[in-house]
Amino acid sequence: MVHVSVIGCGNMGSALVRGLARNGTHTVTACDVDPQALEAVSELCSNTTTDLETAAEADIVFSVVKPDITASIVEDLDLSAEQTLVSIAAGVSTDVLEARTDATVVRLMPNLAAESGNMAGAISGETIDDDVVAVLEEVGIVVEIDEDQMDIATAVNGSGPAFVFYLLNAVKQAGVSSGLDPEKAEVLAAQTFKGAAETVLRDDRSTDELIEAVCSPKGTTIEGMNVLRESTVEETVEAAVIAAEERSRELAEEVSNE
Ligand SMILES: NC(=O)C1=CN([C@@H]2O[C@H](COP(=O)(O)OP(=O)(O)OC[C@H]3O[C@@H](n4cnc5c(N)ncnc54)[C@H](OP(=O)(O)O)[C@@H]3O)[C@@H](O)[C@H]2O)C=CC1
Ligand SMILES: O=C(O)[C@@H]1CCC=N1
Repeated sequence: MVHVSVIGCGNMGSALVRGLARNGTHTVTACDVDPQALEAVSELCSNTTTDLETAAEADIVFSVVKPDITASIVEDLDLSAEQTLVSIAAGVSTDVLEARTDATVVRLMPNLAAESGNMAGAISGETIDDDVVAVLEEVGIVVEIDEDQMDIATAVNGSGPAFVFYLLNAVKQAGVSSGLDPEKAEVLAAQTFKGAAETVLRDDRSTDELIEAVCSPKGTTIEGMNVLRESTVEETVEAAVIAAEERSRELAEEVSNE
């Protein structure tokens, strides 16, 4: 059992706390300045606190606050070399963090699916302790990357859920427009995205081969695929991912200039 603290229990921090509570393997201290945010997770963790000093007592300290306040909070934590700081802030570099803490620094770009144990997480760090990986694997899949790839990972898997929600809603709305009940359309669309993602993770075939497997000769899917292939959807999705990546880079510059 590892003692973990989560500082900042907003959207991302609370998803992490909820994900860790599913197995209940670890002692989790939730810390936030907002009593309502703590109230929302109080039954899912070992203890809650508004006090940074209490949160600093954990073996692994997750900093899940906004990028612009991450550096000052990390400094205030005053962690020791025996501890690990996992920073989730988009755009806040290891150099900025290491200048403010004695702890081992790991950067993590998680996503909201940590809540259900389905996080896609990208991590980077010179020393990534087995305990850190074990804790993260309780809430999803972790992929190690170089720190200079963090901005694109932020766009792909950090921001990614928002892009998927948007696309999923477009499929749902098309179903609703053609007469499906909204709730049923949502279930059908969401389960389809979930099932398709599961297939990609489990199947050795490429996505092109999988598309071909759905397209029966002279069937329905090929008609839809023709529309997609003649459109600029692929370019638009790429532009969305690149815009998020560029913003992550800008955040890094803003933070390092502070
Ligand atoms: N949302 C997401 O899907 C993802 C977010 N991230 C990263 O996670 C971080 C948090 O984002 P998100 O959860 O969306 O933001 P939120 O604003 O939802 O959550 C941040 C929380 O931290 C609290 N907080 C502020 N100051 C302190 C403090 N001094 N001590 C303790 N808690 C504090 C805030 O309280 P108050 O509101 O009262 O200020 C708030 O409850 C960001 O760095 C972001 O880049 C990474 C991947 C995905
Ligand atoms: O939008 C953001 O800045 C954060 C980082 C990745 C997801 N949410």
